[in-house]
Amino acid sequence: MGSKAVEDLIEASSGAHFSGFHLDNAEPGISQVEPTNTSPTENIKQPFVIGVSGGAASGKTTVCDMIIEQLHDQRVVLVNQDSFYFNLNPDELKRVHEYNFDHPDAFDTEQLLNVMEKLKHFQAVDIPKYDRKSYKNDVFPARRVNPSDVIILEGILIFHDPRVRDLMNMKIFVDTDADVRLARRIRRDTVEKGRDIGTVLDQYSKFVKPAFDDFILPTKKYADIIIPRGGDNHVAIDLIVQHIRTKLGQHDLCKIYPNLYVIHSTFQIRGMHTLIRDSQTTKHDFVFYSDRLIRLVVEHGLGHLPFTEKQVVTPTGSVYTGVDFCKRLCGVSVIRSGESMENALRACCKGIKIGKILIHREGDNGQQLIYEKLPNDISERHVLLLDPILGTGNSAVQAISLLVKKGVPESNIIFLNLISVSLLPLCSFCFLP
Ligand SMILES: Nc1ncnc2c1ncn2[C@@H]1O[C@H](COP(=O)(O)OP(=O)(O)O)[C@@H](O)[C@H]1O
Ligand SMILES: Nc1ccn([C@@H]2O[C@H](COP(=O)(O)O)[C@@H](O)[C@H]2O)c(=O)n1
Ligand SMILES: [Mg+2]
Repeated sequence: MGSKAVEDLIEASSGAHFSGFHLDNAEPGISQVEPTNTSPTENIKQPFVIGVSGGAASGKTTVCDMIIEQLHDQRVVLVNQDSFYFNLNPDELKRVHEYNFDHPDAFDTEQLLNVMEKLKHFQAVDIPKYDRKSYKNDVFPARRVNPSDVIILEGILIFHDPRVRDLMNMKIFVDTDADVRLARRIRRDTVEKGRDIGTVLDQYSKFVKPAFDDFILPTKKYADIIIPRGGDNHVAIDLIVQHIRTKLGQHDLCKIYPNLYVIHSTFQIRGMHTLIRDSQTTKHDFVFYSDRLIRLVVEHGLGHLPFTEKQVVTPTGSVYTGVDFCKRLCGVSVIRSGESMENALRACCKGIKIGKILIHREGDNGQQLIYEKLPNDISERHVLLLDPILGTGNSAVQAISLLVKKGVPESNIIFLNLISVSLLPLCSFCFLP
């Protein structure tokens, strides 16, 4: 694309909203990308791993579900030791009632370690889904588990192998009386799994109880927290969640860069991110939910503008001391994706001026042409720089460098961003540099 075509594009892009601004691109600048020598991802720590053990039917899954629900603004994934049961061979299948599902050798611990290693390094994994009816882990399709901030590993014997224990940042033992566990197991295995009561009781006395005494109970000593009464113990669960939150603290990148702000995630935000990532989502829904997310980012960004104190008189005649919005403000969108954020900004800031920057890579020599159409007095304004997707960061660096060259102080630039590749997977916005 020649420079004429680029000018046409910026002109067309500007549309009606740009009237009154001067085109200031008589001498389009050629900028070099400044090399960065540190990778923020190198500094990110590993996910927080929680182990939840206890006897069969003690309430482990119930406790995990409650923790996950309360940690709603963190990305949490549950890995069940069940997924690592070995498949039974035909001979074992024929005599399934003689098979000990409560012995450590029933589990493929090497595969579990493999999966955990990947998750700890923020790699996605496919985890088998175990079917207790067929005793197989290849009946259902594997579950894709994406990297998460918190990994909960649940199972009767997850404290048995020291290598698995060593992966954990927190170990919880759910301690429920044996008679309660047996009663729950009978109900679960007969009502939910359709097993007959005689078989359930035989399995319990032959394998489940001895394995509890020999392999599970002895691992209770490794637990950091022992929860009596499982899911009924709301105080214990609240304390655990509080501790996890404290340990996780802020987003790791926010600790490294004090001028970066990541919006706290909620189920609403994650739901919308899920929709816009789903290949089945219609164009109409994609636009609707992206607009909602963008609006959130813009509103949060505006909250970081300076303000002045303002007093007003209310209809009842009293004086209310409030604040006044920052007046000298403008938006700048990085063409084209940044333009998708303009409507949200206009909806929040009546009559706001919006400039444009186009970064055009020419050939393979790494040089880029930057075209811009910005308010003449931009150096006196706070700038909301709009670009929803941050890939390599090149466009952001180029756009910010240009604004600084135009006299905008770095501290007056707020970069608003929806999704950052590898770095900020959630709704985010940041001040740069
Ligand atoms: N506090 C509780 N009160 C009553 N029933 C419970 C409670 N906790 C768990 N259950 C039930 O007991 C069974 C086993 O609980 P679950 O959480 O799956 O235990 P585990 O994962 O340790 O096997 C389930 O049917 C569950 O609904
Ligand atoms: N095919 C299988 C596999 C396992 N079990 C029993 O499950 C119990 C552990 O699961 P929890 O959810 O209760 O922790 C364990 O006691 C196994 O005997 C099974 O019955 N059939
Ligand atoms: Mg369970």
